[in-house]
This record gives sequence, C-alpha cells and structure tokens, in this order.
Amino acid sequence: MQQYYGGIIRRQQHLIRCLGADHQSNSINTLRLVNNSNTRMQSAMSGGGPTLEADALSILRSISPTLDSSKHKGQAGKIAVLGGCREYTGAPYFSAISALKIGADLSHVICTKDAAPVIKSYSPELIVHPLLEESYSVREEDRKSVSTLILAEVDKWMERFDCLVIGPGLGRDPFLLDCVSDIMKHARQRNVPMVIDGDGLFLVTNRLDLVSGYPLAVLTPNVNEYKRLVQKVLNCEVNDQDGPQQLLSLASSIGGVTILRKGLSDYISDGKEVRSVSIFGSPRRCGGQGDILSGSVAVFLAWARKLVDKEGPTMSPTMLGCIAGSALMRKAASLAFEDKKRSTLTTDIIECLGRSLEDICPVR
Ligand SMILES: NC(=O)C1=CN([C@@H]2O[C@H](COP(=O)(O)OP(=O)(O)OC[C@H]3O[C@@H](n4cnc5c(N)ncnc54)[C@H](O)[C@@H]3O)[C@@H](O)[C@H]2O)[C@@H](O)CC1
Ligand SMILES: Nc1ncnc2c1ncn2[C@@H]1O[C@H](COP(=O)(O)OP(=O)(O)OP(=O)(O)O)[C@@H](O)[C@H]1O
Ligand SMILES: [Mg+2]
Repeated sequence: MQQYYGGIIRRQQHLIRCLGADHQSNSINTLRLVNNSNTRMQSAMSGGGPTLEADALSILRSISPTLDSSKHKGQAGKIAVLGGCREYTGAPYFSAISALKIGADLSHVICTKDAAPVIKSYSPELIVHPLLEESYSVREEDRKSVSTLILAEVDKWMERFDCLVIGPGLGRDPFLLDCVSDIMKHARQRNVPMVIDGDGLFLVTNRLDLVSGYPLAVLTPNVNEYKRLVQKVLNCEVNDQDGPQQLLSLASSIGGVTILRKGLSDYISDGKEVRSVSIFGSPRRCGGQGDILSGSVAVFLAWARKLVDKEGPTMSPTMLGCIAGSALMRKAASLAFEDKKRSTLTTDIIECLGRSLEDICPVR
C-alpha cells in the first residue's frame, strides 16, 4: 500500500509541475480545478490550507438527500441500466444494484431476452425488462417492426426514469446498437440524463451526434475508451503531459458533455472546467469497478439535478454527480481492499458502498 500511495504522490507532484504550480504535496488527497479561461489551479494540501479532497466529500454530503418519513417511493431516484446481453450479465447487475445500495428507490435493467432470467436470478430487488434483441434472434425482414416495438416498450417507462445508464455489458451487436441509438434520441428529447459507459461508449464514439451538445450526457471512459474517443474527436493521441487541458478540449469539442476519465486519479470536465478526484482508491483492478461507478454517478446526478433545480446553479449537476460518484466508488474500493486484499472482487466493493456512505454522510 505504501508503495502504491508513493506512486500516486509522485504522479500528483508531476502533474502539479506540469500545470505550472509550485506547491509541494505530501498528500494523496488532492483535487484540482483548472479553469477554462485562465488555467487557474486550485490545489490544496492536507495539513496546510483547505484540502480539495474535502470538497469531493462535501459535494457528496450536500447532494445526498436526507432520509425522512414524509417521502414516498421514487423520490430518491429511479435509475435504469440499458445493458446485458448473451456474453455479459455481471456488468448491468453491478451498475443497477450499486444504484440501489447507494439509495435510489428503484433500479431497472433493460436487457436482451437471453440475459434477463440470469440477471433476475442475481437479485429480486431489480426490475428486469427482457426487451432488447440481438441480430441472431431477429430475421432480417422483421428488424424494422421489432425495433419499433422495442422503442415503444422502452418509451412507456422513459418518463419515470431520473437517469439512464447506457452500456454496461450491452455488447456490440449492430441491430441492438441501432435500437439503443433510437432510445437515446428519445431520452434526449425528454431531457433524461444519460451516463454512458462500456459498449455505450463504443456506440457513441462512432455516433457522436447522439450526445453532442447534450448537457445531461456523462461519458465515463476507461483507459481504452478514452484513447478511442481522443483519436476520433481530437484526431490525435492521448497526451498525459497536458491531460486536464486535453480533457477540457475533448468535452468542449463534444458540445459540453461531461467526461469522467477514469484512472489513478479520476478527471472530470464539462468543457468549462476540469476537476480531479484522487482520494482513497485501491490497487486492485478487478473488472466491474467501472460498472459500480456508472450506477453511482447516475444516482448522484439525479440527486444533484433536484438540488440544482431548487437552489440554483453552483456547478453543473453532471459535474457534481461525477465527483460524488467517483469519491464514493473509491472509498468503497479502499474499504473492501483493507479487508480482502488480493482477493477483493467487485461484489466485495458493492458490499462496502453502504458503510462508505455512512462514513462520509451519516444518516441523522
Ligand atoms: N462481469 C461482467 O459482465 C463485466 C462486463 N464488462 C463489460 O465488458 C464489455 C467490454 O468492456 P472492457 O472494459 O473489457 O472493454 P475495453 O475496450 O476497455 O477493454 C478491451 C481490452 O482492453 C484491455 N484493457 C482494459 N483496461 C485496460 C487498461 N487500463 N490498460 C490496458 N489495457 C486494458 C482489457 O484487458 C480488454 O482485453 C463492456 O460491455 C463492459 O461493460 C466489464 O464492465 C467488466 C465486468
Ligand atoms: N490506478 C487506479 N488507482 C485507483 N483507482 C483506480 C485506478 N484505475 C481506476 N480506478 C478507479 O476504478 C474505477 C473503475 O475504473 P476502471 O478504469 O477500472 O473502469 P473500467 O475499466 O471501465 O471497469 P469495468 O471493469 O467495470 O469495465 C474508477 O472509479 C477509478 O477511479
Ligand atoms: Mg468499463
């Protein structure tokens, strides 16, 4: 662990030097802000001035709704995950169950007919819709009518969702991705926020029009997905020397969508500003952690949206949702790692979501 954190500190110091700041950090707990207009950087170190890490935690606290008995089911959020196909059933489950464990009231999964019984068998808590089809199960001549039917079925539910997560375990079947494109267009018309991850990013990288200029779209690329986006949109390679500025350009080139670039530190930009969340984390890289993150961002984004509606804009709800989601995911991963070490799995991290939330934002 010592060595792991040492690596983080060295990378933080390197990035701080790259950004032209003269701070010296002895802390892993740094969250930076780069402003679009003047590359302003706010960096604070633990033990010195106010730490920006505390901002991530206080953002999480400020957007988490209080639990009180006057509320009815649904007010804490209804999330839907579009994903799950023949190959992947774990990813949509991880995303949807994480949303519930964080505090959403209802969590739906919209998946292929094959995947549905499997996902249902993981949990009775999830509402699973076996609606999507892959090419192999639909004859060429039936494709048009089947896709119209799928769209009509999903549309019946659309207005009830506070946020969609598009892509965990979705697969890359062309017919299925065409149907999902139509669903995304409808979601956009109805101002439903979308968190796009996994194969959803494969789709969007080839169909930027689906999200371009939509301020309620969040993209959560991992290393590979980010590389593909940069190549496609900026027509160059990833530049880690100037990572935050490149992220800013990428988000702004896609018309101000919010991008959460996952990694050693998570970097987040909506094309106007860049922030990073470097707190906690774990050296274990088992598959599925990005799926927890997508479900987590969806819930916090839905909550942040309600808050911003009520209290006026501070930061965009998508930025707030990403910062809170990233902080919680990393905290849960660190708790799970403390306990399980090398054998830490995604399900162990999910089990730590509740304790992490309670540590950061105790129920009063
Ligand atoms: N249990 C499950 O059902 C899971 C399904 N998943 C789904 O699997 C599908 C494909 O996602 P992938 O993340 O594999 O797609 P990627 O395109 O990110 O990864 C493809 C390949 O790149 C490699 N790779 C991944 N991260 C890397 C890194 N940091 N540096 C270098 N190479 C790296 C992987 O080993 C993999 O072979 C998505 O639908 C995703 O949601 C994943 O979410 C993991 C868990
Ligand atoms: N080197 C790292 N150190 C600490 N945390 C990390 C590191 N890399 C990624 N993370 C965290 O793990 C989470 C998932 O990121 P990752 O890059 O593993 O996503 P992914 O590849 O999409 O995962 P999935 O397997 O679910 O598809 C993010 O919240 C990120 O903060
Ligand atoms: Mg992923």
